[in-house]
Amino acid sequence: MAGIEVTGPLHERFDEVLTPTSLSLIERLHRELNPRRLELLQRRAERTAAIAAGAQLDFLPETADVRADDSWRVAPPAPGLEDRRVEITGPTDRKMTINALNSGAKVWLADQEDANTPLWENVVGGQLNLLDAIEGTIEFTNPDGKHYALRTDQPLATIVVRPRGWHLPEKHILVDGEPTSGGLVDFALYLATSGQNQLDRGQGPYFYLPKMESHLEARLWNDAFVIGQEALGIPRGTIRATVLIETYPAAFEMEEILYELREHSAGLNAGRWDYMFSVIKNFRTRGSDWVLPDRNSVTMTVPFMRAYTELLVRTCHKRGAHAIGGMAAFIPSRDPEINAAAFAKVQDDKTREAGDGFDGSWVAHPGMVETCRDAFTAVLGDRPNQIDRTRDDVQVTAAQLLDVASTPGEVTEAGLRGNISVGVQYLAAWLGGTGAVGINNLMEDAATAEISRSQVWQWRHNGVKLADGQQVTRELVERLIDEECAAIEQRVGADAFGGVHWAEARATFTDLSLADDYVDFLTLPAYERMP
Ligand SMILES: CC(=O)SCCNC(=O)CCNC(=O)[C@H](O)C(C)(C)COP(=O)(O)OP(=O)(O)OC[C@H]1O[C@@H](n2cnc3c(N)ncnc32)[C@H](O)[C@@H]1OP(=O)(O)O
Ligand SMILES: O=CC(=O)O
Ligand SMILES: [Mg+2]
Repeated sequence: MAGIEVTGPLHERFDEVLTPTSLSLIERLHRELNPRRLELLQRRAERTAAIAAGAQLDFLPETADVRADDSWRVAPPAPGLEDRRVEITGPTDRKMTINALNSGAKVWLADQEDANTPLWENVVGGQLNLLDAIEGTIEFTNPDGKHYALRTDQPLATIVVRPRGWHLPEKHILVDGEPTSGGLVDFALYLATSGQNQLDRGQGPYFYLPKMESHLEARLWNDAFVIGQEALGIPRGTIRATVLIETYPAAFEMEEILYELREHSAGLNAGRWDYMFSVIKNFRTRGSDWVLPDRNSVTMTVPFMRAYTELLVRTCHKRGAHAIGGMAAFIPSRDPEINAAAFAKVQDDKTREAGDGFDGSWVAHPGMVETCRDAFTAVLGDRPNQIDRTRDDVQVTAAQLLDVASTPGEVTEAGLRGNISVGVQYLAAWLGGTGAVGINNLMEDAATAEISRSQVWQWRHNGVKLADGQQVTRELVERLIDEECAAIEQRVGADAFGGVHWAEARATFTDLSLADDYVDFLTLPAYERMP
């Protein structure tokens, strides 16, 4: 069918987001950019196949001139983005929107990616919450009677929206009968609904861009920004975007990504969880040198992770851009001992990042805002950032980025069980509409769950030997899935575990971890199971 069609239900107030302006922008973006999006996804598949056949990642010869040219810089920091010493992330449900804005963080990453299930109600409802938040009218009353509203005694966090990655479709909005791009839909809905509002309030439409694999994918976003600004009469250059360097290939194109977006750039972020996932995914069939140990052993100080963050800070500061640190996944606990350990770990993580030259970092929970802020203030003092600290001492080679083999640690049965349990629990939450959950005192989201299921796939595919001598086989994984699901059932109760989401989560996890064909993103088959 020609033209644009909304097939999702039109709930109360959805017409405030699904306006003729936003729909016509989606239609234009789809027609002008979707074919290139699909081509770039195809290029990803070709690169993965080449790596599987023995190719290696490296800095690109064809863009050497961009790296060698010292004359270019990205745009100066935009209003509300000068000081980013602490950023909180989280989904855009009504209560969490208010809590995040009130948290004392400088920035709130309003998430439609890793922390969100792209349920139609979340996609459009999240935009309504952002609209109300920007207009200052957002309120919420919990079923227990607790009332939430925006604070007036301290500045609210600057809103930065993270649209979905290029891989995700939006099946409830069709153009010419085709599903649209989830990322372009999130971008267009926010820009059309709240872009001008943000400018009227002295800020702007700001974005975090996830899961890109090349500078050509950054160019596609830049083109979307140019079209969006032009279509809506918003001054060119007022959109700003921080790119997550969270795929292995993108680590070799950091400078080129900044260059493509330089007019709209707000820096880079070290998206450590998806980065680990991408390392596993890209080299999953390349044998034992590429097998990572248990998830908990892959810390930020192992050589290949260290090389990546050092290069990120150096690259950003060379080009006048913010370098933003990643997520320490520890969240507060009611158990005092676990709680003290969680705070100490977050403090160590943020202290190391601030010392390395990052300009700010992420926390998953309002309780961690102060810890992150203090660690950065200890280095920054009153300065808004340390962009002027060029890390000329840092020289990172491709070999260092690729040095996965010297990661210390073991693959253990506890690690395998943990991956299975977390993967099934996360998928059940996701299918139920919640994209981030606390499990075992850690924040779990799509990125961390991708690591869990990919490790199970890789360990089985490579027949890895566990520390106790057992080999990871299909039979072992099936037995542990049975046992871990029985343990979950005991904890949540047979009635709850009998619900449809648990059965679907178990089936999806089993397929993802045992199928011979590795699935690129767990959210793709999970989205197919969703209305
Ligand atoms: C790899 C990556 O991409 S990281 C970025 C993506 N991931 C995320 O953004 C995850 C963000 N964090 C979260 O979603 C949550 O912290 C969770 C789900 C992990 C834990 O949430 P909860 O189980 O509600 O934790 P807890 O009970 O301790 O929360 C206490 C209060 O803080 C609020 N809160 C917790 N985390 C957040 C947050 N990130 N943003 C806003 N409010 C939050 C809760 O809503 C709750 O509010 P209330 O007291 O008014 O009811
Ligand atoms: O999005 C962040 C990550 O670590 O993944
Ligand atoms: Mg991520």
